[in-house]
Amino acid sequence: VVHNLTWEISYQYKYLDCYKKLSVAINGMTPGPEISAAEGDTIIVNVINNLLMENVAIHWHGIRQIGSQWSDGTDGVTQCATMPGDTFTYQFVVDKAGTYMYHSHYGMQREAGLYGMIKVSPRAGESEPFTYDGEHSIVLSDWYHSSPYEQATNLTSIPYQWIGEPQSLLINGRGKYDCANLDATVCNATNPECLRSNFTVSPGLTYRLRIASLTSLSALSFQIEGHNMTVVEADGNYVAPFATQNLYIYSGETYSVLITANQSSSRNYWITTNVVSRKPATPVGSAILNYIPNHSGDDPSTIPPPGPLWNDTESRKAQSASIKAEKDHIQSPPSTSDKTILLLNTQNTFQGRTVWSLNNVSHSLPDTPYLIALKKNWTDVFDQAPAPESYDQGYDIYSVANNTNAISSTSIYRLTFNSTVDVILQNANTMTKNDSETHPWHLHGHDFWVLGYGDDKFNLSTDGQKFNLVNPIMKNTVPLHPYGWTALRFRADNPGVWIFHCHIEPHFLLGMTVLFESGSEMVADPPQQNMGCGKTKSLIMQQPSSVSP
Ligand SMILES: O=C1O[C@H]([C@@H](O)CO)C(O)=C1O
Repeated sequence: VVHNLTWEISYQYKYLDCYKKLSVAINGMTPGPEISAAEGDTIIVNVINNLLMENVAIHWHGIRQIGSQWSDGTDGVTQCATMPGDTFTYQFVVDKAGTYMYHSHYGMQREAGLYGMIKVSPRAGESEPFTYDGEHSIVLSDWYHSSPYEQATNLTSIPYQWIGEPQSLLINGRGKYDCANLDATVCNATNPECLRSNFTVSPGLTYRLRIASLTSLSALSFQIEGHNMTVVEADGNYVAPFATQNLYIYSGETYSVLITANQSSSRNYWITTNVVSRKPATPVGSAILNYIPNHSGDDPSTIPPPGPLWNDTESRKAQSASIKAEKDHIQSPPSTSDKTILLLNTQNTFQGRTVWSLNNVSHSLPDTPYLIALKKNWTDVFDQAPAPESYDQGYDIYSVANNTNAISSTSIYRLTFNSTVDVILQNANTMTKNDSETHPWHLHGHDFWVLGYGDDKFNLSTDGQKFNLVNPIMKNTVPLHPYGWTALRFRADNPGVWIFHCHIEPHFLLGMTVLFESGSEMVADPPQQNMGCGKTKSLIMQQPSSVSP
């Protein structure tokens, strides 16, 4: 089956949290339309950029793009962003059942509202390791009243100006900012656009909730008053089921949970989401679990569940560690790896600016997309010296970052095609005393095995012995917890060049990115629609069709 979609991208005034703000919409909607398909289907999306003054690129998060590398949608890596008035056609196969998402991958544009969910059901005749009577999709995001332009300018200025905490948390694009003392033309508490989202259930039935986090910054907890959730899927992979009252979800992750509507049907129940891992300054986000026959807009008279304490780091780490592969869907990892890359995550100063670095390298994207440069053997596009695979083992992860002399580089990691690579993400103190943050790391083009998490500094000889090689979950996004490490293994079996980055928008902007290349010579030549920036302009000039008379 081929799904042929046409999406017009434009700015719209929205009252997503009752406060009037421009959002980037798809066919008028934020979040954009859900893509619903079956395993093996082809998705074609014609993206028309009607933004007037701004480029666009859309990434299909969790879709590996096997054989369709040019559709990964990553500005500076697989394409030049699409200019106003132009159309870019993405085409790819959804080859694995599960819950995925799409979003802008151009600067910090995602946080302006360009995102949505991708839902892939199994092939006809194939079943999943759980059953349910109905399903709902839930897109979680955070919302700022300042624009990505103001934020990016502040973040790159001297002195550094941090973006702060979001104004609201949105559930399917709806939140509630406190409009008291604001003019109704600016903030309108009764605008229908900011009515709470509601999810209807029939008493006694079981529902699958597909939950995606597309936050710019916030790590979240998600809970439903009076109902336990059973986690069954993560990032398109089946999870050995476990029950929880609150689901921790980091930006870039998706989960499916099962809930049974087994409470009294005399009323509705609260659904809430709250900020964890950073000291919150954002009100709890809320929606309604609507039990038939109650009215969907009836707020429960109870107090919404407050969620766990923001600084209960131990329970977050425990939940991460409890996510394992479902017993009949274990894909065993290779028992050894060919290479181990240690990545020390630090906040640094570079030329007076505050940046984020990996092994002291703060990454910047070149003007010409990597994949085109690699195909054309252009060696002047990015730094050809290999990116560093390790860091000074004497580094004290508990002290305020003293390595203030990070470098800025476009360098990449070149991996042997089909080799097995371990990546050990190592957290450390930021430039603030007693502060280490949570970073959700997302890999394009692959799923990886999550081999383990630990506290303190990773020790290859002792911690490496404790890797879970029996039933590790595969994911595409994983948290790195404060002062800890996270170990991943992946096979470099997808030809191309793939970005691996912190999914927090400001951290991505400030250099928290690396690139993995392998087998890029096997990728087909770049389509003309991916060109138009940097050195690729010279290629377009060579095409007879674009030579003017
Ligand atoms: O990148 C960041 O900068 C601030 C803080 O470290 C300095 O203001 C913060 O909380 C981040 O996540």
